[in-house]
Amino acid sequence: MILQSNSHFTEQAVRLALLGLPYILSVTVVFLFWRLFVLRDAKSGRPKHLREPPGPFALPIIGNIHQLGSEPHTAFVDLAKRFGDVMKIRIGSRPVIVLHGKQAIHQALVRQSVDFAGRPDFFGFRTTISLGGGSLAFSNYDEAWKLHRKLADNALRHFTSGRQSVAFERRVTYEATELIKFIMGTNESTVVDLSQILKFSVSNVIFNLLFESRHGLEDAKLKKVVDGNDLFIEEISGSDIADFMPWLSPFIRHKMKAFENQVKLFLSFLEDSVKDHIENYGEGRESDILYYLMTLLDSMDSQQREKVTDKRILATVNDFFGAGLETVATTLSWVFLYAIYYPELQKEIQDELDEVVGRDRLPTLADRGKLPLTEAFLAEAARHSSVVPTTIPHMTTRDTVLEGGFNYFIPKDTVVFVNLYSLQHDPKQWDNPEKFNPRRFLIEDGNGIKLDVDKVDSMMRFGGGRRRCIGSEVAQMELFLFFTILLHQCDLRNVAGQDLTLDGKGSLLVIRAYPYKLEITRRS
Ligand code: HEM
Repeated sequence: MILQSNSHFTEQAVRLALLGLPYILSVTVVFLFWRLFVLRDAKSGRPKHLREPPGPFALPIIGNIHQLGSEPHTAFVDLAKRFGDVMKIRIGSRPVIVLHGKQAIHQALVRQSVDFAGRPDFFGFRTTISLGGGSLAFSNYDEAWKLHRKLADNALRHFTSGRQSVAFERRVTYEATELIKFIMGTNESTVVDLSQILKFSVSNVIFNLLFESRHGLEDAKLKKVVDGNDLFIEEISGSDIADFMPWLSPFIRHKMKAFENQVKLFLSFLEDSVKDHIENYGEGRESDILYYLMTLLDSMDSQQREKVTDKRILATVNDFFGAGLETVATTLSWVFLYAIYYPELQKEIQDELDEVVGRDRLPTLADRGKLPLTEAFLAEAARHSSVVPTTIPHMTTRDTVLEGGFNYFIPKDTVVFVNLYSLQHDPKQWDNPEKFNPRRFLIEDGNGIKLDVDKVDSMMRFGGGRRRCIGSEVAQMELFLFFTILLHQCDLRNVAGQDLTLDGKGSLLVIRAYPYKLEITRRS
């Protein structure tokens, strides 16, 4: 009986438990849902009617790191196929929004520029700012940054437009011809890996712009800048893992210290160059960017002057080398690789140059607009290689809603990755995007074939909005002059037996071509 009643009780209990199970489960689910979403909403401040961007399930501790692989820009594209052009992932414990495609990127960077104009407080950025006294590229969006950016914009525009642009053009042309002399010596033909030497030439262009001086292409000082910059780029492009897993900091302190020392060394070297140069400054001098900036500072009222310390001027020097050396030299490296990979296109470009420029003078910036295939080739090389695959990471400056049909809530201080590669290889925008085809940038109008400038702009290779690359005009002048002068003066050829690949290797900040050699022969 007892047994019976016991079994009855057990049966009853089981039945009750089974009947109650869905109830208990529902209550648990509702509770968890409340904990996970409603409570988090309260924390993030997301209004109930707004969604947050979708994204893949994130593992504890590492988040989605395991899904990013060695080429995050392509891994992001694969994830975006499942989750859409605005996606939320987690790197370690930190939420990151990743933007893909023209519509989302243009909406954030250009239309809602201020909301997305911040920079995260990453360790590498913080270190550069604190040791360098500021940074255009890495400082967050605030009043001092705005003033600094205005000054630097002003200075660069001064030297790349009007009468001053002629002097700048002369300097770049000189560097391009010195490069040819240096490589060729008295030979008619030579075999060379251009990647490193291009950095010396481009470095000289920046030296010239900032200090109105240049160095021999084997000069130890120049080598110091290029080597220092290489290490800096290496460190800064491998975003520090402690930015996303702060608890790891104590374990990688030695690595952080090494980076600090590297930045210190590089900055102290630049500081010496700046000091030497500034000693010769005379009131009102404007012959290079440093003097021009000093003259601008002199004309400021005390309130403005307080925001822009002398250290910020040094930071500008660092910014120009950091952002303008690797990008231009690596793009040129790609451009010459495409030229030997597609010899028939190289020949067509040389024919175009010979027809428009002739053989009695060198190409000049005034020839731009008359050389559609040459310019289309440069544009396609930039698109196909995606040299700078993502912008420098952004951060939201306030709680915002990404408009333009997306309607996603993104809280203040959220890190945002902008995947330019996705835009430049988007099959919706580019027919057969993996094919190298410069003619995609040509259009025919009543007056013949010309460059489709809107299409060139649509690849947003310099970003957009408040944080758009400040050196885009300098870069385009350099790329045009180095490329056209080299092809006008020389034939470039692949070296017998060398297998070329158009695959790149790199990080989020820069994609480099695999090392290659080319054979250069003087043209008659
Ligand atoms: C082919 C050459 C170049 C490419 C593809 C390139 C591309 C870019 C991109 C994508 C950004 C990030 C924009 C963003 O974060 O949204 C950027 C920022 C920047 N670039 Fe360039 N760049 C080039 C050359 C140069 C040159 C020659 C200079 C200087 C002389 C320069 C100076 C800067 C600076 C200072 C920033 C930071 C701007 C800011 O945060 O406000 N860049 N560049």
